[in-house]
Amino acid sequence: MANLDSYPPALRHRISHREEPKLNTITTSSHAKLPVIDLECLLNGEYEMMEKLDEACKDWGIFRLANHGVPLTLLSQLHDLVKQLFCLPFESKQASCDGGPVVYFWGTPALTASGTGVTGDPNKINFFECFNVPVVQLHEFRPQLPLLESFRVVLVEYGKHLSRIVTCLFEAMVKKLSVKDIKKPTSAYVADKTGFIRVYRYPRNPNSNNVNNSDGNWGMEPHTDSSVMSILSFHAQDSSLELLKDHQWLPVQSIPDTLTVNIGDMMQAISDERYKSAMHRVKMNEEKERMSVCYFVFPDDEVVIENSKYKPFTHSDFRAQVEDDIKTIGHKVGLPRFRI
Ligand SMILES: O=C(O)CCC(=O)C(=O)O
Ligand SMILES: [Fe+2]
Repeated sequence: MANLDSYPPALRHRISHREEPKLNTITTSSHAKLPVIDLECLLNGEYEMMEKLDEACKDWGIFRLANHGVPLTLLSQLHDLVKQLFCLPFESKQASCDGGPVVYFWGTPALTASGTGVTGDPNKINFFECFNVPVVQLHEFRPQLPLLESFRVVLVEYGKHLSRIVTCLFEAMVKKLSVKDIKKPTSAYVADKTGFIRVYRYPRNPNSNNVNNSDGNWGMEPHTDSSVMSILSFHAQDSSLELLKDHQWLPVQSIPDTLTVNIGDMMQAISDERYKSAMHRVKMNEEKERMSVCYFVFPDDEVVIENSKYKPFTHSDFRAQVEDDIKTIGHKVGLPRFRI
């Protein structure tokens, strides 16, 4: 691989040195046939689409979003910049985030509120590097490199679209849910100030089939997201993301011009468990490195989530519990910690 120096040293030993990718051997027939939700139809209040959204959240916890209104030029600009950004030398990426608020990290998906990586078992490494970007603080990001300045500008734009999308989706979900404990306005549950974007690169790993299960190493280990919802953008034809459905792991392939929406733990609780947070993971990819962009949104810290299944809790209680579990027992327990 030409750009080995661009990866964090901790990930380099697993990275391929071969230049030639193998032929694509993906069997498309086994891909998850995710429901497709049309955002425009939801905005028009179309009954069938509301029903379809409700079913998707109950049965799948993950769906594709079409007609989302994010300009395709913005998406392709974002992915081009992400690619260029990750190719920078590792040290430049570290230095570029020195003053915050963007955090560059790798090896673990869990970050403390102040932005340090939380690791449990040091032998289990997640094979990715990531920029963690709190959207509302982007104006404080003052990068020296023009490439990063372009990245910042594009993320501000992308963040506005994603904030609009999560608001529309949440409102459509709540209409179907009619849960009596959803007492606050939408902006309290999908709070702009909690929105952040994670930009990932997963190295290519030629031996991935041998290592995934045997030593517990993943692109990203199996997990549910702690968010209300998470919205992913990644390249079509990429099937490293897998979803656990009916006790089976199914590859989730992106399709062009759509986004992929995940229901998170907070939504599972807010919906009184009518909706399920989707268990998913990212396999290491034998053929090529992978990049993805994920937007997460949470309830405001002071919003108490009340329902019939869990003790009342706030997202900050939840986050603190997850952090504690990762430090003490090596992994996130999540919602079961709060079950009545
Ligand atoms: O990179 C991906 O496709 C998935 C990332 C993910 O699951 C996460 O950030 O929680
Ligand atoms: Fe996730």
